[in-house]
Amino acid sequence: MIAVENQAPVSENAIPKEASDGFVVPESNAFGQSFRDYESTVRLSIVENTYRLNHINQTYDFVKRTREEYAKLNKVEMSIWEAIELLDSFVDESDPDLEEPQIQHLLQSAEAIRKDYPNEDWMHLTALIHDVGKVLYHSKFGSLPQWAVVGDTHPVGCAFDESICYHKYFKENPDYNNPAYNTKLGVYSEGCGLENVLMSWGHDDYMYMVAKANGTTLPSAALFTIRYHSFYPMHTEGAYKYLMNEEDRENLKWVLTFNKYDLYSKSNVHIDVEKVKPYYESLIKKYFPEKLRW
Ligand SMILES: O[C@H]1[C@H](O)[C@@H](O)[C@H](O)[C@@H](O)[C@H]1O
Ligand SMILES: [Fe+2]
Ligand SMILES: [Fe+2]
Repeated sequence: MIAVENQAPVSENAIPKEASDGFVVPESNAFGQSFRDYESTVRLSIVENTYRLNHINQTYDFVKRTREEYAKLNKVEMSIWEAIELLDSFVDESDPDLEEPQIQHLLQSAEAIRKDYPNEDWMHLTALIHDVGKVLYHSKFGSLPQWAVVGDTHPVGCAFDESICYHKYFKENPDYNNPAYNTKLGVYSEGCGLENVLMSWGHDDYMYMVAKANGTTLPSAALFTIRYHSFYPMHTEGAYKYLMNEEDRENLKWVLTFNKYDLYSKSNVHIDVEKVKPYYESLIKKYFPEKLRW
């Protein structure tokens, strides 16, 4: 049986729903509200404003330019753990369910998946590093604003799907009225594969690029998970399926498995960083070089 234990506290009268794989989905988050409630989260104003800026500014051109710039990997050299430590005071302004430093979120999701899949060390490491791309906000990485670092992701260069949260703000994005970019397929073709789709810029694609270019030995399921874990419109809402190919559909199941640990492990109960550090350092050593180019 697979069940997550160190999850957010569940309210008194919550009745946990058990999925077919035995995973118990908590009814409420650390604020006692339902998860991913973009209409009434206690963090509403900060979350909505981050998405407003994201939707207005993430144009096809912005993404293309920014991605090319970061693909150079010429910003800094450091180890994975050093990057993780840079997140010890970073709070994600797009998250309706968490107000803790991101280093805690990394360890919480890794520890939760480790409990249920004790022998799959690559899954522990995937969880540990999935959000490390949020270092993009840091001065050493160019101080990107949060709207270019965090939040759910979506394709650019084609119509913005209605299922994207705070969709109304896309009306202020120049691409919204550009006939080259505002049709169902836009610049893409049916079944072209996500690999050929430009996604709104943020921590997912960046961490994927860093891991791949630095020669990680993590399996492709891990790389796909890192790259698309914020693509909720696709993995949770079922949008943009027509851009996917066979390989994407095969990989989707890993993202869905991972997603439960990413979302439902969010809690205000902190993990002792120094206590778990030796284990995670051993995994980093197994799958990554000592220093990476970022
Ligand atoms: O607010 C969160 C957060 O930024 C996560 O890191 C991202 O993966 C999610 O998709 C998003 O909803
Ligand atoms: Fe993320
Ligand atoms: Fe996450």
